[in-house]
Amino acid sequence: MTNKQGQNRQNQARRESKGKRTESGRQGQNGESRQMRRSGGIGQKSNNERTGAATNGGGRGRNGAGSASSRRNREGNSSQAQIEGLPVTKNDEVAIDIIGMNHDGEGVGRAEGYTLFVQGALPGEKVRVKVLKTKKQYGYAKLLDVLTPSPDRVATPCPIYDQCGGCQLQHWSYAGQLAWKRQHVIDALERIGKLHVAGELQAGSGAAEAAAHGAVDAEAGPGINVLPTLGMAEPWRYRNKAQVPVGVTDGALVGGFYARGSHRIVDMETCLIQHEHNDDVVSHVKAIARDLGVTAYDEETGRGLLRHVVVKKAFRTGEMMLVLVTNGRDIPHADAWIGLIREQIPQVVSICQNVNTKQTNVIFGDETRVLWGRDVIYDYIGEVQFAISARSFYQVNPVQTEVLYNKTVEYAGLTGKETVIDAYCGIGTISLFLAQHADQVYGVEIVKEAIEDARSNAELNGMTNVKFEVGASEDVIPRWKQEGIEADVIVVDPPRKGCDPRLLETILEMKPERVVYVSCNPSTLVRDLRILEDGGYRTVEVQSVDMFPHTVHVECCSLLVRKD
Ligand SMILES: C[S@@+](CC[C@H](N)C(=O)[O-])C[C@H]1O[C@@H](n2cnc3c(N)ncnc32)[C@H](O)[C@@H]1O
Repeated sequence: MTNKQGQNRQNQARRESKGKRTESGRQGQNGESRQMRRSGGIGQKSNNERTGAATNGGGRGRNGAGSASSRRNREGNSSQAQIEGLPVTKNDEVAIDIIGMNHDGEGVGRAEGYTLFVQGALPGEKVRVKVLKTKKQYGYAKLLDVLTPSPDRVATPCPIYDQCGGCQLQHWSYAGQLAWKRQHVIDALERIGKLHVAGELQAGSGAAEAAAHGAVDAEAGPGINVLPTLGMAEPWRYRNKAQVPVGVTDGALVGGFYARGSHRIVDMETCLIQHEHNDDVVSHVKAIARDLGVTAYDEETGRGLLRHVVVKKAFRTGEMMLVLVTNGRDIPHADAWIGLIREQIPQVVSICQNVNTKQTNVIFGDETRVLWGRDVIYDYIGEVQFAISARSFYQVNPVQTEVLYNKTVEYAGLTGKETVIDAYCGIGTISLFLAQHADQVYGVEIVKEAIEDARSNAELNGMTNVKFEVGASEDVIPRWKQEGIEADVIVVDPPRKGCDPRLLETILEMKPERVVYVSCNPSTLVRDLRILEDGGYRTVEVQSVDMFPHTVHVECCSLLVRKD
């Protein structure tokens, strides 16, 4: 792909993202997924295309919301003017070779040099497609037949994969997905960052350690070691949280996901990337609601009680929380409801109600109360314990979160004597991980509630060597510098838009030994790596971690060391 084509794709992604319903709109104000918060911060609306977990699925909208408008975009409209000189026009049927995959998980094909994006097509395949929409530089086409299938094409186990949109890559073998995620990072490093990637070095080869300790020529540099993506041994049933919209379809209460391109809720009994217990609880709650005659919220009229069923499962402790999001405070037959839930689902230790009476697609309202049991459930990532409330953010794939954080700690190279800054710290999960191995950790985060959670989790774990401050990293860290705080290591984990330039400047001025950059957006990651490289750092290693199997989301952890 040429630079121009790469640029076109980025422009395309930007244009599409503008049409998408915001993740914060779907997920509530308190940052319900790591990836969502990357789209602009907890509680902040953003137009950024975002990655990550949706209501019940893993991708841009188990509720279909994220994918709906982009699909509408792809479907084109009948009034589309003919663009002169293109080799294809709308409704043409052509056979094309698929030569790659874009970051939306669409196969990238060429019809006489003209780029067509085809959902469901895999690299290496020959497919027959129908052109849906054409633009000057590229168009969209619908997959009609796979003429030559990729050896990596697999049968999709999920019966609603085609309708749902939460996952984008189930038709690709897991090994194929992981290899693509690594290649995606390499492409970004080379094409956008203009950075030199080393040849094939394997994980555990010691290359990172050797490079970090100067065992290679610092000027010429050995090239960045891009490790194979760390995937899951069992890449199913990995989500610990379900957020299921409830509504009325054909007169009956249903809960599931939004059908593609519409606001019609399709009932769903199981989601293969969701923990089974979350599926069970949602099913029970729907059945109880139907038995008790509870009304479902109607988006059009703003009437009806039950809006969302949110379920959280602590993988380590087994504890579960149920949150009923209701359009009003009064719940008819509340005692019967609570009694039935307790009787039928004994793992639930907390039943909460969140009241949201606004006609909005934001899931949570401002008022949350406990209906029965505790106000939090407890879980662990590694050795660190977390209290999870109805609204607090918690990573949705706890198994891979531990993998990512362990990598972050490894890259930080801590001996117990270091001062570490954790920028964009959220509820301080990485800070608390680092604090186990450092002398002092400072965390900064823009959302006040997240810092409150961070402080109480530090207390819960008896950690006294970590301080948290509310504010923008680009404001607070320069002030810390002026106050004389010197960091040996700076960890950044910014939203999708990447680091603020003022923060990057401050990092270059503070000159920490190491910078560890955790990112969910390879494009902004490599843009920032380029700036840090130009300012005196060398990117030693990049490790992608598959936080959301079967979706297009790519998460990375990168180690940079000072060239001098
Ligand atoms: C990708 S999340 C990282 C969260 C955390 N490190 C974790 O692993 O859970 C990015 C965080 O940056 C916060 N944020 C966004 N802009 C910020 C800024 N300018 N300064 C500080 N925090 C910011 C968001 O609210 C969000 O919590």
